[in-house]
Amino acid sequence: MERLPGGRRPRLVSSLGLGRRSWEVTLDEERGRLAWRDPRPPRRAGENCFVPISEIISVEETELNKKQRNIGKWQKMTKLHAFTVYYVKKARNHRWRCSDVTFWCVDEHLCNQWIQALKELLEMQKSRPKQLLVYINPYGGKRQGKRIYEQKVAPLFSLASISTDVVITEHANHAKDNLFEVNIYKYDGVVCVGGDGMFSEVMHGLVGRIQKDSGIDQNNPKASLVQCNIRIGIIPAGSTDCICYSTVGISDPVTSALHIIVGDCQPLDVSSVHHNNMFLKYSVSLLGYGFYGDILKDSEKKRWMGPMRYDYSGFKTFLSHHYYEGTIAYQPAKHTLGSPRDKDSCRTGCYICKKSEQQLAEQHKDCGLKHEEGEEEWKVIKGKFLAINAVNMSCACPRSPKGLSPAAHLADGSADLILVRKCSRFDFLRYLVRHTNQDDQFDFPFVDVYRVKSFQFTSKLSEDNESNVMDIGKKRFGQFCRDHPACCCNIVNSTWNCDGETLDSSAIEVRVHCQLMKLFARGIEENCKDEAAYSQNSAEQLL
Ligand SMILES: Nc1ncnc2c1ncn2[C@@H]1O[C@H](COP(=O)(O)OP(=O)(O)OP(=O)(O)O)[C@@H](O)[C@H]1O
Ligand SMILES: CCCCCCCCCCCCC/C=C/[C@@H](O)[C@H](CO)NC(C)=O
Ligand SMILES: [Ca+2]
Repeated sequence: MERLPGGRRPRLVSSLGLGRRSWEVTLDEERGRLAWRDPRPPRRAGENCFVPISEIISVEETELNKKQRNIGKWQKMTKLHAFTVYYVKKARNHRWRCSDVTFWCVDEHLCNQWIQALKELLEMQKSRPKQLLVYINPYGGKRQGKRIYEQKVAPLFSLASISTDVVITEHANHAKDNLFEVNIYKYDGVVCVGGDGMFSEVMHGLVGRIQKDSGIDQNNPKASLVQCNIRIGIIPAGSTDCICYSTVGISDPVTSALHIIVGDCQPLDVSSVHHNNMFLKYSVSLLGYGFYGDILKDSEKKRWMGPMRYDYSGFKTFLSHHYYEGTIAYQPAKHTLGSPRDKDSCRTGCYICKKSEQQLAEQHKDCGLKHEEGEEEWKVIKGKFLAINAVNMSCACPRSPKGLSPAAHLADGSADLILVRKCSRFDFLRYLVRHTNQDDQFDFPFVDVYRVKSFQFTSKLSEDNESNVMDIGKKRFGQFCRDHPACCCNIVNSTWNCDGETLDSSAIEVRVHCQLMKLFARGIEENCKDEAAYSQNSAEQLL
């Protein structure tokens, strides 16, 4: 379509057949949408429909089948030309489906004009991936990864003309190691089919590779890491699928495939975890010590149980009611606008995350003037904890639809540090139950939550036995030990659950890297009334 005088974007308007009737179909580039409306008087007309061009998956010339051809007596004599538009149909609870509508006309030239105009507009959607590298963990979750990909995802990728290189992993770390070897730069994105653990592996491969190629030493806890612009797509096929659920709003392979196809982009905060100047892991969802660390440790022995292992180990861990003594030092996240007790959650286009993005861009501009983190204020807390959870995002998942910290942000450069102090079993149960209902899980005297940009933890046991985490920690923690010499603490350490992987060290140093990576997602969309307007009146209902 050519530009109109005055730079206005053109409209293509035609009367096209849809089912048995003629509809007024408009391709409105200005408003970025394809719309079709029944031109009959309002009382007799069907409802109007529209699809944003950004949510059209593909357009194809179509041969009308026998049923579709039986659309009117006179048309039987004439050759009909048709095209089908495949588009995203939004259903309830953030679920997306691929729907289609077929338009016909007798004029071959008009039909081709429509196909060409739509294809040109799709070509202009520059954020859409053309080539993807896919890793499938055949053993994640209920071991359905390969079937899910082949039956639900691959046909959609092919419909959208996305070419793929597929690797079915043969062992743990296969995907991660592979990402250090292949030419990642020829891909528009990497897709992982599996759970949080599989995502973590792919993220480590990709983020690690970018640091290596940029000459960044990951072992330096103070290093400014280089942002990874190759997006990761998650096709959920794991046990918890918390990262997918927290960034899309549902754990559903078809929905995730469609977010990849339309080229969504959601930046994500990533925490680096170090011990004694040695890089341990990155975390994007949960870093949990105590309750969640113990669940993970126990559940790893029961992998054969599949996703049920978390319920079994969760119940066992709850009954054991272990608490752990240690010291936490954290730097509050003063740069962010939000607080963990906010009523509003992070949603698509979140202004708090946008603000952090602007701050990050400014920091990159004048990196020389950046504040030294060591100079900023540290707060220290010592105590006996049932759980210490640091979350970079809400950690919503099917088990806990609002998550461990409902107001946490995906891309604000901070984590919510949740400290659950020693309390009775009954109180801890009340706390856990609030993860599953609308009540405020932070409204307990034994629960504290802080928005932080970095923190350190050392257990009482390692304070006593090991050399300390780092010099700054040595001074701070040492001071507390002298102040409170003897206390009756639990004598064993827990382990850290880092996005579903156990860490070897209990003494850790954690730093949040604002928007270090990007996902094929758009955050959780607000449930808006408009949503139903174009989704529920899909053309097939009218045929
Ligand atoms: N072929 C393989 N054989 C064994 N382990 C694998 C293989 N491929 C990947 N893995 C490892 O399996 C671990 C768990 O996988 P994944 O996250 O997909 O499933 P899950 O643990 O059931 O789900 P979730 O992490 O959501 O709880 C990952 O950490 C990954 O490193
Ligand atoms: C008696 C009612 C108890 C209900 C407790 C519900 C709380 C569930 C919250 C789960 C949040 C999980 C956060 C995500 C962690 C993942 O990184 C990890 C790997 O998939 N999963 C687990 C379970 O550690
Ligand atoms: Ca965050």
